[in-house]
Amino acid sequence: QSFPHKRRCAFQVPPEKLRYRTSGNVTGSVQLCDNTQCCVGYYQIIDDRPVVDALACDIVEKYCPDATCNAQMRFGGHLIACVCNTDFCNSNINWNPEFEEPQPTYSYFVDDIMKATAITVALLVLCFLLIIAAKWRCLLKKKKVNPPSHDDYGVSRLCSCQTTKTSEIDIADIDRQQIVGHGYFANVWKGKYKGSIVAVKDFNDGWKHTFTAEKEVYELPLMNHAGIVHYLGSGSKPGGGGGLIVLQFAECGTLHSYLCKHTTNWMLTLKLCQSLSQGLSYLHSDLHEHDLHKPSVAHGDFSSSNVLVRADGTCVLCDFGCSTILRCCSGHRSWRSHTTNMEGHLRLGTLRYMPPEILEGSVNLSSSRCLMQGDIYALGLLLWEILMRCSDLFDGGVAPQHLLPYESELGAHATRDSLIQYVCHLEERPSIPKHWELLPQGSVLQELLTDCWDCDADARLTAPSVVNRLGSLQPCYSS
Ligand SMILES: Nc1ncnc2c1ncn2[C@@H]1O[C@H](COP(=O)(O)OP(=O)(O)OP(=O)(O)O)[C@@H](O)[C@H]1O
Repeated sequence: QSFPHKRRCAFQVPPEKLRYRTSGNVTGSVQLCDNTQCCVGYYQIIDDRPVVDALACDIVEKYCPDATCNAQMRFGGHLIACVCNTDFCNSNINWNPEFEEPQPTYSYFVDDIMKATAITVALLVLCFLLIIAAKWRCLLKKKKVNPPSHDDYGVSRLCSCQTTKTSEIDIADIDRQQIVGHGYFANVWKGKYKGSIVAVKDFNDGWKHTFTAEKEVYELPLMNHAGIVHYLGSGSKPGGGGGLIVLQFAECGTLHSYLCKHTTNWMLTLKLCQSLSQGLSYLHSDLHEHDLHKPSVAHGDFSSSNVLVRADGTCVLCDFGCSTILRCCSGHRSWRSHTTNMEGHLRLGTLRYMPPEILEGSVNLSSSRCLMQGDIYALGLLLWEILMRCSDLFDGGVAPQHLLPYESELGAHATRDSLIQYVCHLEERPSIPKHWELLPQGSVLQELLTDCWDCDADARLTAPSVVNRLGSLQPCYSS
């Protein structure tokens, strides 16, 4: 986007907020904005007066209709922010001590969500048309070619828009025993199916689209992998509401509940971390094997509640209701969109695990790359959760109790505003114990975490490189 003239904003940021330098050329206390007409100001409230915390061009173009900088956002009572659209307008904030409303974060977000929803709808329609067209082509081909031959259409290749096969299960064959989990969309039962102990995910009525979206991921070709929960099939419920997904039963429950109950030694810690990152790496991979194609998938809601632990101490990924499939349909690249919730909003994952760029709403959610980078940020938080329960990494072998990321700093119910302030503005991350620097493999771990949760999404590691780094760690721990 080009602007008639470049916006000039007052510039004053503490050294640790380097990323504001990237939003334009800085000369002394003036910044010439590269991509925006909006200046932003952050002020701390000290003794009831606003004191400059950071002034700069906004990092991304936002809606900034005001000529003067009116306090709009308030984070945790101490920090206020404003955006405005005239030169140097951010150097003074209009602030009324009575001001209370933290709405603009919400309105920016809603604005972004509305844009993203419009894009999503357009993509959905496009994808739908492409799928119909491709299916017709496949059907016509099948009719023409009998028996299948190596023809011009694809050398008896699986049509890349299709899943391997649908594994329809007769729900009468499932013997449910007890409920083991209540999710937002489904209740999960422990049960028996054809002699095996299984988990039965029973989607509540009204969530058929979430059921379909998740089933679609499980039924992609080549989805069988040790790091992804094994899918046995799915069934329809009488009346057409919801549906059932039958999965391998993970004996130790979610990673979150496992870490609440257990500390681990170094060997087990490494096993959890490696299997976790191998699972994500596989999910992200785009694979062609024989005639099959597994497209890349971004998880979209990667958290310790969406990872299960098996009896052998390995992690498996589950809950793909928020996932995005990046795939090729008849030569066209297309993305399956996020599922939407009841209000028609995008389902964007768990707040606490959202990367800064998604919290702030500053990225294009239809970009698969950005969704994968979001998964890596969350992977960093998950690795931190696992490492913080490793008794070999703490004095006297006593690891602290399990805490969710940012739980000690922002509490058990961190709000979007508090996360935006802490994660995006203050650029804070879960604290890594200082003494790890002195441990034999401590600095590698420290670097691994910081390279996963980097503020700059492009600077984050990829999942295969996380696997490699973990692979270079010694399996035996010596302090
Ligand atoms: N394969 C499994 N083996 C054992 N327990 C499972 C299994 N799958 C799910 N669970 C349990 O059921 C809970 C809910 O499952 P899941 O996260 O898939 O449901 P959901 O409705 O999509 O949840 P969310 O609210 O996180 O979106 C999990 O937290 C876990 O305790």
